[in-house]
Amino acid sequence: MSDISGLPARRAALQMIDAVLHRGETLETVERNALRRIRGPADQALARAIAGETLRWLTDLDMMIDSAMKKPLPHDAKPRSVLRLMLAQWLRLDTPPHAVIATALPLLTGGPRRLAHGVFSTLNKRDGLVLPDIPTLAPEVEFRWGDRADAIAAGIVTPPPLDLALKDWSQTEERAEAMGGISLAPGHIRLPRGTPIDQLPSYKDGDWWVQDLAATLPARLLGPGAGKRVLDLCAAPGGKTMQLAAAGWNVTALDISERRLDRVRQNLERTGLQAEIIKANALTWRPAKQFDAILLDAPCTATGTCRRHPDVVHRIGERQIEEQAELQNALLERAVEWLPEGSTLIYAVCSLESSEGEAQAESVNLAPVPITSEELPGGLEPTKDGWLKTDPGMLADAGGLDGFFVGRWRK
Ligand SMILES: C[S@@+](CC[C@H](N)C(=O)[O-])C[C@H]1O[C@@H](n2cnc3c(N)ncnc32)[C@H](O)[C@@H]1O
Repeated sequence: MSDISGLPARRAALQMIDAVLHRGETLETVERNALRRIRGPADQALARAIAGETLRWLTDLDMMIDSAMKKPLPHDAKPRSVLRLMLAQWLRLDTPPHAVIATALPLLTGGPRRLAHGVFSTLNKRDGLVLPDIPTLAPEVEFRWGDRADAIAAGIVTPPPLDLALKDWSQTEERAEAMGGISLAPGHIRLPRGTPIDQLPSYKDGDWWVQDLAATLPARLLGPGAGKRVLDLCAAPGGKTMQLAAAGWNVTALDISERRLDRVRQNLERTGLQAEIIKANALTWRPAKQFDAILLDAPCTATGTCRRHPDVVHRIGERQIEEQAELQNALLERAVEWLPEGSTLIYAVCSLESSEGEAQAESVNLAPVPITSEELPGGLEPTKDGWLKTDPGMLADAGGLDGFFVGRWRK
C-alpha cells in the first residue's frame, strides 16, 4: 500500500483525526506518533494540513457527507473519516479529485471503499459545491461562545501568524524592521506564519521568544517590576516567567510538572533571564515568603488556542470545562489567601469559556482593579466589568490573536 506516493501522509492524517475525535487525544500528542513513519518534511506538512483542515471544517464536511447518503453513516465509521479527509483535500487544499481518490481510497477495502468512492463521486458531480465562508460550529460550541461565535469561527479559518516577544522593548521598531514584521505593542513583533524561527536574527542570543500577543497581556498588566517579588503560579513552559523577569520582577516560578519546568529552565538559560524555580502542587504548597504580586495563569481547556489547535473545539465539552473550572477555583482560593495586603493578583486562562473566565473572576472576593484601554494594544478594549477577554475574531485585519480571559485585583 505504501508504494502509492502520498498515501503515508493520508494514512497519518486519518490516524490523527481518529485519535482526536474518538479517543479525545490532542493533535499535538498524536502528531508525534503519526508523523514518525513519514520521511520528508513536505509529506509531514501535508499530513498536518489535511488533519488541520478536516478538524477546522468538520461540521460542514459531515453535513456534505450526510447530504449524499440515504442512511447516515455512524460518526466513528472509517469511511466517514476517510471521506472527511478526502473532502478537506479537495475543497480546502485544492487537490484535484482524481488525486484525492487515488491517495485516499487505498485506506479502505471492500464495501466501505465502494461506499466512500460513491459518496465522493456524487458530491464531486454536484454543481457549485463549496464550503461556507466561515466554518459551522457544533451547536453546543456556538451556544457557549454566544454573540462572539461567528467572529471566532471566522478567526479559526487561518492558522495564526508567528508572534515574538522581545526581551528589550526599546528595540521593537528596529527589530521589527530588520525581520520584516509588524508590531502591535511595545516588545511585540508579528511575522508571517511558517517563518522558520531558528533562522531569524539573534535566535541563539536569546533576545526574544515565541509568544502569542494575547498570551503576553496578563504579565503586561502587572507593569514594571523594579525588583519587586512576583509569584508566577503555574509557570511552565515559562513565557510569562521570561516576560516578568525581563520587566524587572524578582520571579518565583512554580509548576507541578518537572518535565515542563525543564522547559522553563531551558528558556531562562537561552534568554539569560533569572527566576527561582519551584516544583510543587500549588494546592498543597505553602509560600515561605510574601509576594508583591501573584500571576495565576491557570490550567484550562485552552479553547482560546483553537486557531493553532483546531482539535480543541472537538475534544472539549461540558465535562472538561467543569473539571478545569473546579481546579481554577481551588487555585484562585490559594492565591487570594497567600496575597498580602497591598498586593496585586492577576488571573488568566487561555480559554473562551465563561465558566473558566468571568465565573471564576466573579468568585474572587477582592477589589478589582479594572483593566483600561490605555493598557491594551490598539483595537482591544476591556469588558464593561474591567476584565480583558480576547478571542481569535479580534484584530482580524492584523492576523488575529488567541483567546484569553484576564482579571486583576488588589488586596
Ligand atoms: C496554562 S499553563 C501555564 C503557561 C505558563 N504560565 C506560560 O506562560 O508559559 C498551566 C500550567 O499549570 C500547571 N499546573 C497544573 N496544575 C497545577 C498545580 N496543581 N500546581 C501547580 N501547577 C499546576 C501545568 O503543569 C501547566 O504548566
